[in-house]
Amino acid sequence: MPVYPINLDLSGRHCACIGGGSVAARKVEDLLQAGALVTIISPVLTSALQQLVQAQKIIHIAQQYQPGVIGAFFMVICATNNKAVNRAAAEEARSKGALVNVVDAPELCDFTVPSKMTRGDLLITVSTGGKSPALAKKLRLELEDRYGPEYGTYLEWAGAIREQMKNRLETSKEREYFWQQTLDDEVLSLLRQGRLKDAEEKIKYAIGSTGLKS
Ligand SMILES: C[C@@]1(CC(=O)O)C2=NC(=C\c3[nH]c(c(CCC(=O)O)c3CC(=O)O)Cc3[nH]c(c(CC(=O)O)c3CCC(=O)O)/C=C3\N/C(=C\2)[C@@H](CCC(=O)O)[C@]3(C)CC(=O)O)/[C@H]1CCC(=O)O
Ligand SMILES: NC(=O)c1ccc[n+]([C@@H]2O[C@H](COP(=O)([O-])OP(=O)(O)OC[C@H]3O[C@@H](n4cnc5c(N)ncnc54)[C@H](O)[C@@H]3O)[C@@H](O)[C@H]2O)c1
Repeated sequence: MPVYPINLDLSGRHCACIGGGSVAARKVEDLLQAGALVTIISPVLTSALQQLVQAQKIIHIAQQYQPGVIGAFFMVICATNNKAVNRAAAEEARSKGALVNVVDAPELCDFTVPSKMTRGDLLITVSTGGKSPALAKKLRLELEDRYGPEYGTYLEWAGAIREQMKNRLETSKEREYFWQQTLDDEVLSLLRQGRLKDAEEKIKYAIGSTGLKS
């Protein structure tokens, strides 16, 4: 079944994770990065998760999953090492309206988690439809080599300039021409070499010459 890819803003959303092992720790780290308020239900936690509890970054309900323990959550990740428990928790969570991920049963997931890399606001994700998470990881490592920190820097600049250019250039043709001038490999290559001033000059030149055309 083809899936619908989205980027969820989880800030202020209550999310739960059932189980506190290494897979749970990876998922919880990403939930926190997306601004979620995380509750974890598990008798035992990894040391990384224990540290998050001590730092009051997550809430810990120190018990095994039991029917009725899942409250109203926007999202629930079932990540114990017990298939029957994951299945029961998933069923309860879904019946209470949560989006559900089950780490050992792709067929029971409302959503799966892709492999990801970021460069500032640039986010590149890889999914294999659950067929090979190891391949997703391999591709992610290749992408990390291919797309360096210069893309984050470029994006910062592009975001700021784009706002300016929306006001300065009236037609979409002019804006299109401008981005053809600036979004080129030369600027990215200058940024990669750490030649920020030269890259800035090139962009300033493009802004100036595009402005003259308007
Ligand atoms: C991408 C990543 C994101 C993340 O978890 O953050 C992620 N798995 C990662 C790694 C990884 N997972 C596994 C291995 C061992 C090698 C292998 O088995 O292939 C490795 C590699 C490693 O650890 O080196 C084992 C595994 N994974 C699943 C099962 C159950 C099953 O298949 O039935 C089993 C068998 C467990 C067992 O045998 O007991 C299921 C899922 N794993 C997914 C995501 C979803 C599908 C994503 C997609 O479409 O590809 C899905 C469906 C559900 C979900 O978890 O959302 C993360 C990469 C992080 C990175 O980039 O480094
Ligand atoms: N989706 C993925 O990316 C992925 C990757 C590797 C493994 N897996 C699967 O995920 C499962 C979990 O892997 P792990 O390495 O985190 O396991 P783990 O053994 O490190 O941790 C299991 C956790 O579940 C908790 N737990 C056990 N029974 C529970 C219960 N009844 N209620 C609440 N918590 C309970 C334990 O206390 C422990 O914290 C594995 O069984 C494997 O099938 C998924």
